[in-house]
Amino acid sequence: YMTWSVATLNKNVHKARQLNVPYICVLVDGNNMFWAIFQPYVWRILDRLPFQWSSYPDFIRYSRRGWEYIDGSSTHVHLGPVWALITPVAVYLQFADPDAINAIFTRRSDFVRPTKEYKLLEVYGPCVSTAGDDWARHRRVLAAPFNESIMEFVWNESLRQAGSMLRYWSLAGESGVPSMQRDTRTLSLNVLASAAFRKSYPFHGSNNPRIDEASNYRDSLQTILDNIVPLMLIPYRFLTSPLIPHRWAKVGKAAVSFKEHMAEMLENETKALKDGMPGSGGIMTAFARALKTHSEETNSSKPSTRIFKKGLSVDEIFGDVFVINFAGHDTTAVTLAFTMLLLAANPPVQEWISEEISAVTKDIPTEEWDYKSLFPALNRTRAVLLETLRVYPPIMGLPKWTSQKAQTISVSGRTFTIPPGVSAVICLKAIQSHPDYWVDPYAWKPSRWISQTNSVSASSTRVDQHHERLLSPKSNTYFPWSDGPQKCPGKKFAEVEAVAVLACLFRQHRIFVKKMTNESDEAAQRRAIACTNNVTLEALLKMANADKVTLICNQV
Ligand code: HEM
Repeated sequence: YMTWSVATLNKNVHKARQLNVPYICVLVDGNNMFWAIFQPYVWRILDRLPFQWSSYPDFIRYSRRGWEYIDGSSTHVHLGPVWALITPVAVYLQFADPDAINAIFTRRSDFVRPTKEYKLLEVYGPCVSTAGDDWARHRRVLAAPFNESIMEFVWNESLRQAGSMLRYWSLAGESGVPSMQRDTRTLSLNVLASAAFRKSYPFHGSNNPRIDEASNYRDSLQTILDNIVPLMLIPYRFLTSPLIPHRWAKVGKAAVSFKEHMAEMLENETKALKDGMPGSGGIMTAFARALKTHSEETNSSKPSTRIFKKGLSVDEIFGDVFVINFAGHDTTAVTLAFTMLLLAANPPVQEWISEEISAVTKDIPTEEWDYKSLFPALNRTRAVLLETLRVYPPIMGLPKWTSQKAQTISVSGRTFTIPPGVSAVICLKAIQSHPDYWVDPYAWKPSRWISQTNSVSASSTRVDQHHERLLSPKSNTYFPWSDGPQKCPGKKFAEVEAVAVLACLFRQHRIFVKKMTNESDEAAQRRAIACTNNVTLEALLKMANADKVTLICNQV
């Protein structure tokens, strides 16, 4: 294995030298399954030694999963807008140049998604992430339900869920919220599950989760997402065998039950459409329409080559429904969790958004908050989300590759010809924290997103809605939701949800870090910030120990 590694590493170094870019070598590829499992233990030991990550040799530093977060933009500042990370398996060109990134996003058929790396997402069937050449057919159907009608539903449902979470947090009193991270996950899952067919689910706080793995669509989905890694590795039908230990059998049962719930919902929606009714208007309605088109095509006498050109099959619908849930759940939940700790550590920012929320919502009761007029006016609140995603993007790098043909690309005036089969990684975290494009790039400062059209400064607490605008960052320097044709279809969904939750929470309440014995306010806030910087990269960037910091929620 070592001989093979050294030989292939050498071959890849040769490839990178021809490209004439700076490079860094590591001895194990990040996608190596064995290393992916063992490296957290190795780093747990190395972290106890009195050395910083930055003081290790390159081949150790860059083999840490999630190195992108600790590194930020420093390797790009040091080596330039493009450099190569070389492993025995591949050459990964790392891009943090606005024009090059824009070119990679827009030239979708030149720089393609490595669908093999996404194969694990096919828990229920072929899906948008693995569709390759057939991606546009999936995307057309999948993007259809993300319209303004569903956004209004998401707004109302998020307010409802946030109201329940707030009551639960307030009741916790001075003993603090048992698990803020679990609660933000529950909230985000409830909103997502309810959007499938516009059915609300009750919010249960973390000390009383009341999950019945298979009883309904929402609970089976939660069990699946909580056990997603084994479900991606082992087909769920193997987990239902009588010989499987009880803990795993429960997961298998939830996976089967989730499929049954999807089938039932799809059937109900299809029947409603057949009867000339509009259906629930949720995400599933769009899929029922796609199934109808698909069955009409498959039943038609058209040549078989045209059969799968439109609509989606039942398995593809199940595959895509699963991907929407997988892609939409933790991304929003982890972002909300980071936001809560950052706000708790920054009381002046809580005051700043609260001023805006009061000015915009006046004395209208929360149940009557109108999506169309209020959401666009909550600029400071949205700035908090945008800034959290700038510093803590859940997805730090987007992999693309050159597939069968060589591609040319221009980076800061130099033209590179990238051979076939080379990976081109869009470094979101690096470009979003690059000092050439962001002032004080590592600081979390939501006010940087607000521009004033009069003389009042952005940090002023005076809200003059007519003079505050959300600032657009320098072009092609901010992509937490990706960009180009394959950008996230759930961007507005996540924005509406997060803004509704923050507005509901901070209108009359504030959150604080629960202090330890003899700890000062400042020390407690520093502890919360340290917690947001102690991250792990599983599928997404997450806090390693979010629940080590307890939050207290008080009405003001
Ligand atoms: C803060 C929240 C979110 C972030 C940061 C985020 C980020 C992203 C990114 C970076 C991608 C591109 C992935 C790639 O090309 O490999 C993506 C794709 C996707 N996202 Fe999101 N997302 C968020 C919320 C959501 C929500 C709420 C939903 C659905 C309700 C959703 C559904 C999807 C889907 C279905 C795709 C695949 C699109 C395709 O392949 O055409 N996302 N997201």
